[in-house]
Formats: sequence, C-alpha cells, structure tokens
Amino acid sequence: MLDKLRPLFPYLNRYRGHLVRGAVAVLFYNASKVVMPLLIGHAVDDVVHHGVQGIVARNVILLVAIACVAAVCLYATRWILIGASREIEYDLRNDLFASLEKQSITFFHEHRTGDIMARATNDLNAVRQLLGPAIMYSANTVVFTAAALPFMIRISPRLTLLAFLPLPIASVVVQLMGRRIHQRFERIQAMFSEISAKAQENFSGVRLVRAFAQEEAEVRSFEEANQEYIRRSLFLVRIMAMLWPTLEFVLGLSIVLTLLVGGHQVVLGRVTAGQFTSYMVFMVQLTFPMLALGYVINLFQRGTASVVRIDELMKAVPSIQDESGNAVAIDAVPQGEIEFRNLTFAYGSGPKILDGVNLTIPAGSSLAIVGPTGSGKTTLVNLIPRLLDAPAGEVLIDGLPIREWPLATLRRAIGFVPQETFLFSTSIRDNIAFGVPDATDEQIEEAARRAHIAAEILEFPHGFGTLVGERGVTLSGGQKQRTSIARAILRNPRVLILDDALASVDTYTEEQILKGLREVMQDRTTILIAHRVSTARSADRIAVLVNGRIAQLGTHEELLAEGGYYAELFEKQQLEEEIVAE
Ligand SMILES: Nc1ncnc2c1ncn2[C@@H]1O[C@H](COP(=O)(O)OP(=O)(O)OP(=O)(O)O)[C@@H](O)[C@H]1O
Repeated sequence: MLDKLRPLFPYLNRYRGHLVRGAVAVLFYNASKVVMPLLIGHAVDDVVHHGVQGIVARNVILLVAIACVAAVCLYATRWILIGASREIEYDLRNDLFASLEKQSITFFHEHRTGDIMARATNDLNAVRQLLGPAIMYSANTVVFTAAALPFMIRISPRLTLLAFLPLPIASVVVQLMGRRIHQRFERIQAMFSEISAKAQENFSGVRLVRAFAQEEAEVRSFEEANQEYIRRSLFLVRIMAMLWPTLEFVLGLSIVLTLLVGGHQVVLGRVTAGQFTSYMVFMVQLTFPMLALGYVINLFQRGTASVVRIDELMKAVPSIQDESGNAVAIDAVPQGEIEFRNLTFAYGSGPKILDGVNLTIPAGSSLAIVGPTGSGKTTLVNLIPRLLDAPAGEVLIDGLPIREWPLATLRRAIGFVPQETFLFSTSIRDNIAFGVPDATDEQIEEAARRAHIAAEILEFPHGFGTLVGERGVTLSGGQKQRTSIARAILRNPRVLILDDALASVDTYTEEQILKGLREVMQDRTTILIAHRVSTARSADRIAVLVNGRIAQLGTHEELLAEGGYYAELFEKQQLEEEIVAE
C-alpha cells in the first residue's frame, strides 16, 4: 500500500512544515485528553476519602482548563492538517492539468473526456480525504492509544491485558475487509468514469441525440450504467455495514470485560474507585478513535485506489515532446520552407496512410492540397506542427529535421485552422486573441476583417465582446470557420495551414475570404486543403493526394492540361455551377 502512495511523497515533503506543526498540535491535544481521566479519577477518590467541597472545586477548575487546552489544540490540528490537505489538493490539481495539457492528441483519443474528468474530480477528492481526515484521525488514534496505555497498565496490567484481548480480532477483520474495500472502490471509480463519459458525450452530442430522437434510448442506457454504479456501490456498503458493527462489538466486549473484572478488583480493594473511574473514562475515550479506525481504513483504501488512477494520468509520458539538445535556439524564427522527404506514415500498427510523399514547399509560397476524402490530407498537415509525429528525418523545416526545432518555436511559427473548428465559451474577441494575449483591439478587428467576419461580428449586440458557445450566441459553421481563420491570422505566422477551412461558406463568401487571404498569404508559406477548385486555384501550386501518394503536382493551368483527378474535379464543379446558375 505504501508503494501505491509513493506519488504523494513529494507533495507531503513539500508541506512537511505543516505536518510537523500538525504533529505538535496532535501531541498536545492527546496529552490534554490523557490528563482528563486521571483528573476525574482524582476527583472521585477525593470525594470518597475526604468529601471536601474545596478540593472537588479545584479539580473541576483544572478539568475545565484542560478541556479548553484540548479544544484549542483540536482546532489547531484541524486547521493545520486539513489546511495542508487542501494545499496539496491545489498543487495536485494544477500538476494534473499541466500534465494533461502536455499530452499529444493521441492521448485524448485513448482516454475518454468523462473518464479524465472523473479522475480530476472524484478521485482527487478521495486523495484529499486521505491526506486530510484520514491522516488526522489515524494520528489521533495512534498517539492517544500510545499515551493512554502506560497509565492504563499502571492502574491495572491485568485489566489492560483483558480489555485489549479482543483487539487483535478487530485488526484481522480490518485487514481482510480493507483489501476488499480497496478492490470494490476501484471498480466503483471505474464505473463512475464510465457514467461521466456517457453524460459528457450526451451533452456534447445533444444535437445528434435530438435529431435522431434517441433521448429515451440514451436515458435507458444511462440508467443501466447508473444501476451498475449503484450495484457496485452497494457491494461496498455491505462491507462497510459489516465493518462498523464488528468494531463496535469488539469494543463493547472490551468495555464489558473491563466492567466485570474492574468492578471485581474494586471490591477486592486492588484498585480504588477513582482509578477504576479513570480506567473506564480511558476506555470510553478510546471508543471513538477505535471506531474512527473503520472510517479511516475506508478513506485510506479509497484514497490509495484514487492515487493510482490519478498517477496513471500524471505519469503518462507525452508521446510528442522536445527531443533533448534541439539544434535550433528557442527564439529562432523559421523561414518556412517545408519538405516531406520520402514520408511514410501509419497510425500505430495500422495501414500506411501516407506512402513515399516527396514534396518541398518553398518558404513564402502557397500550396493547395486536393484529393479524395480519406486520402491523408489532414494527416499530412498535422505532421507540420507535430500534432502527429512523422518518422525521424522525413519532415524538414528550413532543411532541418522537424525534431531539431523546439516544439514551442515550431508551433509559435504556425497558424493552424483545423478542419473541426473549436471556439471556447468566451467572447469572440478572446477567441480570436487566443494565442496572442497582448493583441490590441485594432489588431483583432484587422484579423477579423481579413477573414471576412468583422462586419457580421459588429452586427451582434455586443460586437467583439459577444459571448459564444454554451454561455452565448451560437455561430453558424461558416462564422466559426472564419473566426478560426482570424485567430490563425492574428498570430502573424510564418506558416499558415488551413485544413478545409472554407468548406462551410458559400462561393461568394469564399471569394471574399480568399481576397483577404491573398494579402495575408504574401511572403508566408501557406497550405490550403480544399475540396473546391475555386479555393485551390488561388495557390501557387496544387498537389493532388490520392491514397497517401502525390499523384499530381503543378499550377492550376498545368494540372488542367495534364488531365486526371484535378481536371475531372474542375469539370465536375464547373458543370455544377452552370446547373445552379440556370
Ligand atoms: N487517429 C487516427 N487513428 C487511425 N486512423 C486514422 C486516424 N485519423 C485518421 N485516420 C485514417 O487516416 C486516413 C486519412 O485520414 P485523413 O483525415 O488524413 O484524410 P483526409 O484526406 O483529410 O480526409 P477528408 O478529406 O475526408 O478530411 C483515413 O482512412 C482515416 O480513417
């Protein structure tokens, strides 16, 4: 178990000052608690022997004073130890988020968002409870038992031996049940991840669910998953339900034995009434910490299972990261020449998606990529900002293997408009300025103007301050694409990549955007993935990608003259336009 908790050691070490102060508070708290039964015993003996009011009153004052000290120490214990657990929770959450931010996109294909969210919330909370209440209660139990035991032995070794006799039974029960609690909690958390993922996908895909009238089917499927979650939780409840009464029974047994044997010893005069009272108070005081043991074990088992689940995410090594000893300085700016040198690429052990691609895009020139759906166009451009990693030496920037460039330098130089546009639930201004936090309003508006979206944005009630997404207006597909283009332009990148970024706009808007882009494209390397010839022809050269191979390469005129896929596409689209025009 300690091994599983190893990931927490650096955090505990960081807050060792808190832990030491917490330990001091625990010591003082338990010291004052141990004094109390002794004082009560004294008071009882005083009454029995002297019956003097004054002495009793002195004992009462002392008791109240000790109770005050205990209360202050308990307050300090909670404040320091629970506070430290919150600090560690804060650090853990930040570290988890930072490590997730570094993961490559394949990581997010392998882990469902709901699962990640469940680990970042439910599991993190279980770890916090382990670090806070679990550590605090176990420290109190151990210290109090250790402090009380010598006094109890001094009062009566025989009584102590008898009273503690049933405790090993409790220990065995706790050991056995602890293991099961751990296993069952792991299964509960896995199911919770499943439910979270299901809910998250349903909310994200709400349009599809409504359009296909699948609400009831989805509710049913959610209910099934929820039922399984409850079934697994009830499994844990069953064990916990056995743990509490077992511990209570064992403690009850101890108290009964103490009463029986202790009472007998008072009668025989071996212990005084006061000593016996002290002893009984010790036993009663031990009841709560012993019972809390069941709760603490539960917290420890849950927490350990959750540490493992969080650590799985934290220790996942990003599949794409900076190679050690990059040849290029971090503040370098690439010219923007891109070369694919005999590039072959497959997803994992799957089939080849790109096969022997040889292509150079000179710095400052533009290239359009056309080709049938699934031919590998997106895959090819994803290799440039290293969203996917090509085999070493097969993609070069300015003649240098791409891995020689620090990731930050490389990505800073690229403006990327992905096929699926994504806008954050914030203002249009912030969405465009994403990646350029110090951009001025003028720069943002200029980028929007070039992407041919400025006029439409200004028509919204709050202009550029209009909120989009879940909390604001819903932009049309074309508006989203143009906002996304403005975002890429604002970065003033050396390399601009537009992956089918004009697919959702009509031909008139396409023409307007291309007009704006023509200025932007000057002197920067631009790659346009397009399905329309009208978009493709605006580039210096056009590459036709078929089945992961470059089938044709040339200017619009050259490719028309050459015949083949591009010329056919041109004819087909012209015919369509003529039919629409009639
Ligand atoms: N993450 C992935 N894992 C496995 N296969 C993938 C993955 N992403 C894409 N593919 C496969 O790679 C092939 C090429 O996909 P890609 O998206 O590059 O094509 P495309 O030419 O951009 O298509 P489209 O024009 O439809 O956007 C497809 O067969 C696709 O199924």
